Amino acid sequence: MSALTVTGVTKSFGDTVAVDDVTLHVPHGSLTAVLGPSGCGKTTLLRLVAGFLDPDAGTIAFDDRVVAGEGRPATPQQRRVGYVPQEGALFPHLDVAANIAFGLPRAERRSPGAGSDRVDEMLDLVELPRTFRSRQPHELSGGQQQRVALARALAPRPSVVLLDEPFSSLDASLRETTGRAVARALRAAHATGLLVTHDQAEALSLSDQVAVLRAGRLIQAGSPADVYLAPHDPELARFVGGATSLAGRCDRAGADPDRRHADSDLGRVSLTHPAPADELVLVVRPDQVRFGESGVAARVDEVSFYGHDAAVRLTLTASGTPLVARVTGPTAPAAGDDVLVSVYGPVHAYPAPDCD
Ligand SMILES: Nc1ncnc2c1ncn2[C@@H]1O[C@H](COP(=O)(O)OP(=O)(O)OP(=O)(O)O)[C@@H](O)[C@H]1O
Repeated sequence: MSALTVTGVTKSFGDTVAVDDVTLHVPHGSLTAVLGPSGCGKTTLLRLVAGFLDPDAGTIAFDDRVVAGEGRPATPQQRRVGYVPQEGALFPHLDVAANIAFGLPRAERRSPGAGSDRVDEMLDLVELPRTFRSRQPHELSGGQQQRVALARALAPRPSVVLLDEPFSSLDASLRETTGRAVARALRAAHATGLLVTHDQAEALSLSDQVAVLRAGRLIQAGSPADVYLAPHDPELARFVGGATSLAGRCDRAGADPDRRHADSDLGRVSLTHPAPADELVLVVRPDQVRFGESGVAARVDEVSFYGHDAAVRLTLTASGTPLVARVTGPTAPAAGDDVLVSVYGPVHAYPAPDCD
């Protein structure tokens, strides 16, 4: 497989700039999740890489081979991308073996055994029994169908595999197990993959790199831990992992020459980095909010119990500031409780709007 490099790519439809000057590198054999809300340009980016669309500006390269943006673009066939769409990818009149072999070069397909070795290899890769060869698509669950779709995409040894919300039609538990199986298969095949999703948990848990798009622009690309622990801005922090934003102030003249602390409605909190300004926006992750014997008074408004954990929505009594906490299920307080809260660990700080 090839490394994928997108450089300064822009694509507009009329007045809509769907992809806006995006630069992204996907190293050979790694999986990048393209994450963003509906309409942010994810599918357009995927279609540009596949060769279904041509960029208005910028280049796309597979290793050193420029496939779009310089001279004559390579056709989708010449690019040899594997494509896994949302659902309905399989030919309903072909059995599993014929579906998987369909993507193989014609000579290999015609040979006796119809590419059988490769079919078995692909079934092993996506962790489906070889006895599934003769099943019809309608005899498979949705998750199994998506695994066969991946097997079909990988069979011809493509340069890059593109997955467009491949789990979105599956229910929650199937979605998770299928997602993990697909990620394992991609790793085992040393595939270079681009996975489009609007599900942040999916992006963080399955990929090596998360690329966050907003209104066509790449806001941040980094490891899942980087994007979660050092989000580019408060909006991205709220989108990836959830967060409460609150005002903070760093007292330049105070006894804090390193500017590593700020005062807020939640009391004095420590910062991950020196404060970038005096007036700040602090981003507090729900798992950083702790209940205890000391802290700032708050009233519990609502508790959403998920079993292993619970989301607790609170209002700080003195300031009226809303806050969300995430605690292990059995330790959750009840709606209406008066509690004391504090912040655990350092928080990220950003300059407040209109301030230096
Ligand atoms: N063929 C087209 N003609 C006109 N506008 C388009 C076309 N394709 C996409 N767009 C617009 O470009 C923007 C990005 O669309 P795109 O489908 O890439 O977003 P997305 O992030 O994949 O959204 P979703 O998650 O809903 O699939 C949207 O505003 C969309 O309306």
